Amino acid sequence: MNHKSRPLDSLEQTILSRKQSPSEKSYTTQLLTGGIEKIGGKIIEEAAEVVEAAGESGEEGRQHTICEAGDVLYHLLVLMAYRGVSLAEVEAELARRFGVSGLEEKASRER
Ligand SMILES: N=c1c2ncn([C@@H]3O[C@H](COP(=O)(O)OP(=O)(O)OP(=O)(O)O)[C@@H](O)[C@H]3O)c2ncn1[C@@H]1O[C@H](COP(=O)(O)O)[C@@H](O)[C@H]1O
Repeated sequence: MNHKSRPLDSLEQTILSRKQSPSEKSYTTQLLTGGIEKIGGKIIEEAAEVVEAAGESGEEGRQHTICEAGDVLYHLLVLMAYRGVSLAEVEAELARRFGVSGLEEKASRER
């Protein structure tokens, strides 16, 4: 697959290959070895960093937000791979929500 057209798919494949064939020199392998505690800790840390970056002003803050959002997405994909959840399954869940207002969905849960 062309990594330029679907980078998230390529990244998912790379992470899955690390899961199948762990490598000593791989950060992904380190995360997977650390399990939910290690991966989850990084997601929480990166989530705080992207929120902080989004509050920074100007183009520099915007670029910083792009970098931190990339970190969040990468670590989330590692957590998903750890739990055996595919990107396609999450995309299907998002597709299922198309056309359903977030507020309506919340209200239906509270009924
Ligand atoms: N996209 C990423 C990616 N984004 C972020 N990171 C790493 O995520 C970490 C971000 O955390 P921090 O900024 O807190 O850095 P840190 O202080 O070094 O991290 P800690 O010591 O706190 O764990 C850094 O080490 C980044 O290198 C990533 N590491 C890997 N990838 C992709 O995964 C592929 C495989 O990587 P390896 O598994 O390492 O071979 C790479 O080729 C990339 O495509």
